[in-house]
Amino acid sequence: MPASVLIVDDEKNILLTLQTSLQLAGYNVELAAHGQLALEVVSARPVDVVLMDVKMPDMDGLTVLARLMELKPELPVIMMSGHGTIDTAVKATQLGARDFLEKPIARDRMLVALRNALKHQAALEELRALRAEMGRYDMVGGGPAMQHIFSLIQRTAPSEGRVLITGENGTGKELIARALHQNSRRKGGPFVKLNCAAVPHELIESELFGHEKGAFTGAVSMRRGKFELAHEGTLFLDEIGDMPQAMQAKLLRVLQEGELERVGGAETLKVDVRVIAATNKNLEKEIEAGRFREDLYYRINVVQIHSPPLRERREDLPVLIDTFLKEACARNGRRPLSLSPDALAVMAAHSYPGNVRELRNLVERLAILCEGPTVTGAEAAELLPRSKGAPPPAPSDAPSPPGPRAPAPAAMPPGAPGGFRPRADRTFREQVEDAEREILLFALAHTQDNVTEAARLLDLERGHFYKKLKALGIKRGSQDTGTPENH
Ligand SMILES: Nc1ncnc2c1ncn2[C@@H]1O[C@H](COP(=O)(O)OP(=O)(O)OP(=O)(O)O)[C@@H](O)[C@H]1O
Repeated sequence: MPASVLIVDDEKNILLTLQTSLQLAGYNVELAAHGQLALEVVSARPVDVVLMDVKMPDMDGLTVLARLMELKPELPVIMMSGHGTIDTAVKATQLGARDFLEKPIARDRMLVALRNALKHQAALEELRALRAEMGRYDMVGGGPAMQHIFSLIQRTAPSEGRVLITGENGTGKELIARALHQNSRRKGGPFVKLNCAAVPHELIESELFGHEKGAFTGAVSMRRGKFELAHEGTLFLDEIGDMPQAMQAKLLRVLQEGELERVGGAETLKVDVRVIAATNKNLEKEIEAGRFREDLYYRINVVQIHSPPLRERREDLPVLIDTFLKEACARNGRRPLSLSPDALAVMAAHSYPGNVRELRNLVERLAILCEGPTVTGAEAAELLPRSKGAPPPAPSDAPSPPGPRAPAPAAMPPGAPGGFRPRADRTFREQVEDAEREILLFALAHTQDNVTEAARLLDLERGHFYKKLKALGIKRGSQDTGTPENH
């Protein structure tokens, strides 16, 4: 089907000239003589690309462009201007224009700009389709618990119902949220995530609802919040139990009315977002303790999906290990490894407090360090973290090969803090905090202030790491903007 181009210009002869050129080049062309009409056309039917003049009476092209980007953030728009200053071009690009053409329009240049915009769009769509396809196969596990989860996903995804996913850290709550999105009618729209525990309290409102330029110190430009970014898609609110109470009230209003204002803004924006929330806390207990609003709980908890800890669904271990092992071998350029029955037995006996995430990391270590082609029980035992006080495991398939030995998962690099000197002037609690602060600062310094890496080094959840930073009053380097998603 030919691509459709919407041309927006108040000069009739330009509309007609461009229409003829584009029709001859094989495009379907629609015309709009002013911005309002352009907005109506784009809202009413699919348009592949917009070609729009900057200078128009009533609503100028840049204003229309900003509105279009709110309506359809990925719509390619090419701006045209006879009074093309660098300033206008820069502004148009900042607002989301894909290209800028100077009038009088050179036909070949215009056709190249259109082709590029459409090519870019096709690549985005291909990526999205690929992600959707992959999303379907992201989760594995054939035991009754997983079967129940799959069935809930299948039944819930196509609806608009809000979902609350509960379960310990690392049990796959985010994967469930992604699967719900991928199997919903919103799958072509964005999936946006916010970890409520990872954002400092004073920044969470701006993260969720965005802010206007100058709304507070440091708000140097307008920024859209996660709700706006998730328009026509899904917003995944991870660790919702950690959301500050003042924000719980504001969130409730958006969920009830589908409307919000950016921080410092007067305009009310309508958003069409499906919210999926997750928590590792018992929200009913949080309500009893007065830390979580009951009315919000009922709003987010239309359908509940519980993701049980791995120790309660050991039947999934073989298929998870097999999947992770294949992936890890491919990622590390190794021939596929297999697991001896003893190695499987050793791994099945472990309790996995870090759940599937821990299992995945462990399998990655096996894929990197074991000599293969079959992982022995001794190798698996050597790489498993030992629980406190437990005797070293003694797997039966000795002798152990002379292969490389793994460092402990959270082994600190050389130079890590370690020396303890008791101080009479500090309480026990303060000395524990001093030690924690020293460890966190060391991990940050060692990873060039990269929170994800630092948290990994300490084998801590990133959200937990952020909480610790805050509790210990640690201010990070210049990149600490409170937007942990970027790290
Ligand atoms: N059923 C599964 N199949 C394949 N991989 C899984 C499964 N469950 C979890 N994982 C993997 O385990 C890791 C942790 O999963 P995920 O981040 O979804 O857990 P979570 O419960 O959201 O964790 P947290 O509460 O810490 O944010 C990811 O690497 C994920 O791909």
